[in-house]
Amino acid sequence: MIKISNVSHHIGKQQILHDISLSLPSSQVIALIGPNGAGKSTLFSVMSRLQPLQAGKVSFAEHDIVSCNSRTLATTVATLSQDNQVQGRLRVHELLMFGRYPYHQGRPTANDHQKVDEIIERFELKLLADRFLSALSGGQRQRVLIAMIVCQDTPYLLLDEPLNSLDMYHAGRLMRELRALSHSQQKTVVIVLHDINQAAQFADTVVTMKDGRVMATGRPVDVITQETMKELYNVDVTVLKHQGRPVIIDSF
Ligand SMILES: Nc1ncnc2c1ncn2[C@@H]1O[C@H](COP(=O)(O)OP(=O)(O)OP(=O)(O)O)[C@@H](O)[C@H]1O
Repeated sequence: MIKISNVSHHIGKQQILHDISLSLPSSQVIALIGPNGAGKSTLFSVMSRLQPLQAGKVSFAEHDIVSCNSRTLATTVATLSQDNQVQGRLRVHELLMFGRYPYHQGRPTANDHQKVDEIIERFELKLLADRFLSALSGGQRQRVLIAMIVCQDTPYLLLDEPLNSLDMYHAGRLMRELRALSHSQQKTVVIVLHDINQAAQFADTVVTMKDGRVMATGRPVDVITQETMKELYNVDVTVLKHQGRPVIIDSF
């Protein structure tokens, strides 16, 4: 379980997060949705210790992020942030092995190689494995970054807008892979999504945020409603149902 208790955060004089408390269940895909500027990325960066925790408490199972050491945190939580700046003359398989660093500390074992090969297979990256990162398209690069995060093999994954630049095939593949990882390997995947229908189709739980506050938490069918979409985004939508899950259509 991820437990967030009374987390507040400010940048300069601006209060970005207001007293956020959430208990997120394990082995689920949890979609975090909300308008631009709601505080989703800020919450992720505080949770993954990229920004210091100013107030409140965050723990992943028994690991409190303030007191646990960096190696424990790196083998507990992997984060894909929006501004990933991986550069340089690195080949795809080298970057994936870099994801294993918290385990091998610079000396990859047979197990690390096996894990990288497994992820290359799983994420359909065979044809890209020997390519340099600098020679990839935006979507290919995004797929490789996500694969690196999964290579870290942590029980918790925080993915900030991973569907950016992905085409329809790869977006669907990724969401299915994440669901498989959560349900068959007991990973807890928290994922920021702007595509509400992806959240509706694939998430077990949806959390909505606006103006630095959590508005609602629950099953897609309970949270993704006409009223919530109006409240969050000020849009009028029609909500249909497909296989027990909501499907929204923007009706302007
Ligand atoms: N470095 C910064 N300095 C000042 N304000 C910031 C900084 N980073 C973020 N903010 C502000 O914090 C608020 C929350 O931003 P954040 O990036 O967390 O939102 P978000 O929900 O992830 O948005 P988006 O969907 O657009 O990615 C915004 O009002 C933003 O302008």
